[in-house]
Amino acid sequence: MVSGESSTPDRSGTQSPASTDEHARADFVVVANRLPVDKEVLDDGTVRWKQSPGGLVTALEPILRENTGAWVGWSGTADSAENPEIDGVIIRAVPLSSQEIAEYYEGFSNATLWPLYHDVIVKPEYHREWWDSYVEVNRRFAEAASEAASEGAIVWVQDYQLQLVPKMLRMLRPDLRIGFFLHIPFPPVELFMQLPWRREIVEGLLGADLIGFHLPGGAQNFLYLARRLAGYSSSKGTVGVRGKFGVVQVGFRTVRVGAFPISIDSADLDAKAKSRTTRKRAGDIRKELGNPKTILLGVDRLDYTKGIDVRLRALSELLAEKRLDPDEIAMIQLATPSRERVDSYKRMRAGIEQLVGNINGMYGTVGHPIVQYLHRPVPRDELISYYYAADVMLVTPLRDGMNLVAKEYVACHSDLRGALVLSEFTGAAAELRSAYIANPYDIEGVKDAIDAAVHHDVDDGRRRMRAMRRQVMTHTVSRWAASFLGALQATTDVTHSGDRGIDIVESGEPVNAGPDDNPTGGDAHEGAPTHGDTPATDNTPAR
Ligand SMILES: Nc1ncnc2c1ncn2[C@@H]1O[C@H](COP(=O)(O)OP(=O)(O)O)[C@@H](O)[C@H]1O
Ligand SMILES: O=P(O)(O)OC[C@H]1O[C@H](O[C@H]2O[C@H](CO)[C@@H](O)[C@H](O)[C@H]2O)[C@H](O)[C@@H](O)[C@@H]1O
Repeated sequence: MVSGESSTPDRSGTQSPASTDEHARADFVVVANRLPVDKEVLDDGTVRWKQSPGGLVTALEPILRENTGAWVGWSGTADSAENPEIDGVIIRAVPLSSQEIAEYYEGFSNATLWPLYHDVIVKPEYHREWWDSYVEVNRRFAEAASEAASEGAIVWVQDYQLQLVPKMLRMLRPDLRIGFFLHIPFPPVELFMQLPWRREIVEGLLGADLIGFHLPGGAQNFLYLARRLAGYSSSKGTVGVRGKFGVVQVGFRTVRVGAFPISIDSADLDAKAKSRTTRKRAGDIRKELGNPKTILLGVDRLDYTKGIDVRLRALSELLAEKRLDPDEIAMIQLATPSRERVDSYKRMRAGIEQLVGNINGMYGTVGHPIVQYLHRPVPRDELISYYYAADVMLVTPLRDGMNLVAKEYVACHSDLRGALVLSEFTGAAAELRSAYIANPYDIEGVKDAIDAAVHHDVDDGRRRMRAMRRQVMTHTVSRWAASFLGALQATTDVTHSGDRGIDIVESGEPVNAGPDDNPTGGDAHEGAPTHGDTPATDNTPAR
């Protein structure tokens, strides 16, 4: 997708990629906080753009290419307005100043909304100047989207950083069909009500034609707020998954509200995990660890929502109680640095590193620490080898919108080996019900789940993994995108009578769930308890 290194000198003397035509218009526009490419400035000043490894990019790339597609977003660095050339995709960078990064991104997005939407695990901070910056940056994203979109185009706005964009964009361009998807949980009503700008956020989202959440519970929380807080008439029945949408009547417009659980490029991971190179590297990883009987693995952005401390505490107690033998286990914790200038992230990092030190000090020996901790991202192929090598995957967030790591682990185990310990407060838990599900606030429960996963019966383990694979291998990220965009295209409204519609490409074929896969059953989302994203009933605010 990305043209790679390129070399048009810019005015500052560095090498920058050729810009795309700034007047070009697209039929399909993605608006996300981040661009689908990361900017790298090499030592010699050369600028290089690399495609981001994220699932969103993978899912949307075929649709962007098949149609005239554009992506509006921030490059990740301050004051960067370059629009790197990407074959077939128009890039519209929204530059952010250092102050906006501090106030809109680190401040309102990640120190106000992120903790508020994740159960107030840390205290959200409410500052008027952060809100002002959020409004201003959302306005610039809306203007950039408006400039990128052709008459009647489809625009898909992503995530909590841009909740005001749908309304702002609709005011600029009533001809557009606008979708919005929230990648993090939508909070219970009682928590959302803390937000001084709660009504503006609800109104901002209602500018969309379709609003998507991972789980039905999030959709129902929103429908309740649209009715009780903003005074619109909204549906009161339960919302389904990828269907049975809720509706909010906003003047003459009908806004649909639905649940679309995101997934991964399952076939790609499945194939890579089966490769000889992966399997050889996985064997080497086990040897490097001293051939432990059981490898436990954690893979996360270093975020307080992920419950890395929870699994470390559980591990420590299991070792103290001799339920785990230090000679038989090794744990790897891969932690990608994230939002490092936000205070709560700094504090959390120090706490986790202390826990790792304590466990290794108490139970490790020279040359054999119990926990191997890497504070950096690892290359994708290496990550897949870790997934394949791991006997037990530890996913213990206190709250998580979905958690793709859990699905990635399952996709890497066509051998039906391995066990997944999964927090019930992840979106993934509603689909992967054959995991060892645990409440991360109940340390004894987490310990029991880890103990059961480490000592599981082989046949029971295969049965669990087979059921989870049936879910993950058939519900891919391209299916997620296609189901959302299909529902968005199906929204009917007089304002859209002349629009063109786009071709929705679903890439990849469904793959077999496992060697002795059977065609029926499997872990399913429909009808599953919604756990964290508890649905609101008619008169009862959620939780
Ligand atoms: N240390 C790491 N090295 C490489 N990739 C990582 C690392 N930690 C997480 N990732 C990747 O980042 C993504 C995380 O997605 P997810 O679990 O949904 O959580 P979030 O989006 O909140 O970080 C996954 O695709 C995972 O493979
Ligand atoms: O852009 P950053 O500030 O570096 O943060 C990375 C992304 O984190 C969040 O991910 C969420 O989306 C995942 C996919 O839907 C989901 O599985 C996970 O549970 C969420 O936490 C965030 O929502 C993104 O906007 C960030 O880019």
